[in-house]
Amino acid sequence: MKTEAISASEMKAIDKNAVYFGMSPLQLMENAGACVSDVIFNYLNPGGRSQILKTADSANDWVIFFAGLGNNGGDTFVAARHLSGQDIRSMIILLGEKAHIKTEESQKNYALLEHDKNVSLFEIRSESELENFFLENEKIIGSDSCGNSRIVLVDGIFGTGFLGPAKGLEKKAIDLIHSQKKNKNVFVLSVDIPSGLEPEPKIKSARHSRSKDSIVVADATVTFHQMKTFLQAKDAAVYTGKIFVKPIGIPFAADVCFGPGNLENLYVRDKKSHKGDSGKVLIIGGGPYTGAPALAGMAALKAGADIVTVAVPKPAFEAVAAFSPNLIVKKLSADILCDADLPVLSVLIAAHDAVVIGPGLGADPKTISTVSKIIPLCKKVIADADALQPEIFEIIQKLKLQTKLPKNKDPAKEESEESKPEKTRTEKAGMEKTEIILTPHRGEFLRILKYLKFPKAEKFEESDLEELVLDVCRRLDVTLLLKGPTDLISDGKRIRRNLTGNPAMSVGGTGDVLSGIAGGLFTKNSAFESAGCAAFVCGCAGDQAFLKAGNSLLATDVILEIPDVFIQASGSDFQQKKNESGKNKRTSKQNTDSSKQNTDSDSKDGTENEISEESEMDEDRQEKLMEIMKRIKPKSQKSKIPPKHPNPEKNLFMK
Ligand SMILES: NC(=O)C1=CN([C@@H]2O[C@H](COP(=O)(O)OP(=O)(O)OC[C@H]3O[C@@H](n4cnc5c(N)ncnc54)[C@H](O)[C@@H]3O)[C@@H](O)[C@H]2O)[C@@H](O)CC1
Ligand SMILES: [K+]
Repeated sequence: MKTEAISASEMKAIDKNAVYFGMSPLQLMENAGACVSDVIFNYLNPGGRSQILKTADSANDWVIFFAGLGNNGGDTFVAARHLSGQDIRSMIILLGEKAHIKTEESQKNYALLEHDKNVSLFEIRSESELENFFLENEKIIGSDSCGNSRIVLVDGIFGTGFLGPAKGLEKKAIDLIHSQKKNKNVFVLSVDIPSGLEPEPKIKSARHSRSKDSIVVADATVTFHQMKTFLQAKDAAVYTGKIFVKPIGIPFAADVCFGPGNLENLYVRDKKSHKGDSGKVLIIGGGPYTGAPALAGMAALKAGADIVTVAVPKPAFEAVAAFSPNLIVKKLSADILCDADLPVLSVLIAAHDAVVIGPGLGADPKTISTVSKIIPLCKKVIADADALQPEIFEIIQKLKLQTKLPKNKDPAKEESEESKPEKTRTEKAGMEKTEIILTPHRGEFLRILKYLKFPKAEKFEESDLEELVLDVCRRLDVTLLLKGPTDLISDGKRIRRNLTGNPAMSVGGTGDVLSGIAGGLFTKNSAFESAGCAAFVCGCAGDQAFLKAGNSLLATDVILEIPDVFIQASGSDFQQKKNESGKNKRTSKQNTDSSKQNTDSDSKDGTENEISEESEMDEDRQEKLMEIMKRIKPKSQKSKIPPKHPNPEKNLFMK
């Protein structure tokens, strides 16, 4: 079990990624509901399965599920079915009509209960109906009538989809749960989160200001997959009771890789937003090359930026300006980027949210020296391609030390070199940090390792790669996107991978597309999310482009696919499809191996090839995952403490 806690939106991303990697939402709900039923079963049978004692009183035990219309309610339908299979009877109090159950999987699970002799279903439409229902069923639910039999009240009213406050029928249900708490035979179990507790309140103080009586006060909460930060918050303990974290079979890849779920946590445009509010990107590139900055600029626009300005040395101006009327193009003063451009660029940098520097710049020493002066001026900067030089790593390291100075010190006063042309942004703005993303390929990464004098810089084991990436991020205080067949993304605290993309993307220009997408996202999102989501989107766009172009794929083809990737990822059925990937592979073979196909009389209809190639593609993905698994050091296993009691729920349930 993982020990670190995650936020509600991180959990939502993992859930969606699980579906992308092949799990169905129905499976996830089944596993979640089964966990809930296990906790209830263990409460009712503390001796474990081998010692189920059906006494006269235990025959009167009841499990009462309060179910909302979302998936949290869906979990309770599954739990009721599992308990029924063990002859534990329950009633479902559905807060609304079954026709209004919100999701397909929840509806399916409700329908499965309709002929279950151990489960009584009640659709409750109003507060007064709920009150009457309680009065009518007082013998079962009423506090004074339980004798020694036990009542488990299960709170499946709201889960992570809740936005407070609770009102009306749901609030009434919470009140009724509270009214039963005084009965010592009543045990309240919340599913995923005590209902009424907002996992991510829009106003941070909301949770504290909300009165206690609109949140379920549970004896225990069963949450799924991993501990949640909002359940660990100081003010939450009073509501959660004991927390059980139960695995629901999230696949390995969903946990360790970027996927469409991560895109859901990116910045969403405000309905009232004006031009520029959704991000302004400045691309500084070109000179010796003309295509790279144009590609990065177009990719930044397709990734959602409102405004993209491309600042290029003279020789690249006309080509970039002619590339697309969507780009604003600024002509710099010379044939290459140089110090004379600093005054103009510092104004441009201040007017943009994020800067991408490097594509097509060339590595002239004058240019690199200017880049080293530009980086400290930026709020957010992505250094790519030619900008990945030792002089730049040095300035990044200096920036790290600078931001470590105490906040009340004014570094500008301590600066002795009066001749310095531009004050760094850090100096101007107090100690605000420059956020940096580096996007090296393997060769550029080795350059960083050498600069940092890593003992293993010349030759390292593949199994050490992830630790090296984490270490580089910590030493330079940057976010790193190490490009490769499997991309590695780290901010020094965490590391995730990206599996999308294909070998045809080794064509020139795709790196510029990637840094452009990252630039577009970085304007409004964290460095880590921007880098990881950019890698995922770029790879998916490349995979889609490959379906059409095979090995004739161009960087411009990848750009054209970016919008479709965002649209598909926002749907619920975006899956990594084996068949489509299989087609990828076939197209690749057709392009590279057509002569062999023409003479191969055995595979007349191609069926044989199809099957083997699909499984081959599957193997590709499996191989990447195996590599990742080998690299991940099983920390959690080492620190695993054996449970004190084989049935830990037992101790808790003794009131
Ligand atoms: N794939 C997944 O996402 C999984 C989700 N699971 C369960 O699903 C839950 C999340 O499901 P949902 O996203 O459907 O969210 P909820 O089950 O929390 O339902 C929220 C519903 O209530 C409505 N609502 C929100 N705030 C309200 C308010 N103040 N007053 C009245 N109505 C309000 C929303 O419109 C939404 O329809 C999790 O907590 C967990 O229990 C599990 O089944 C495991 C897998
Ligand atoms: K709940």
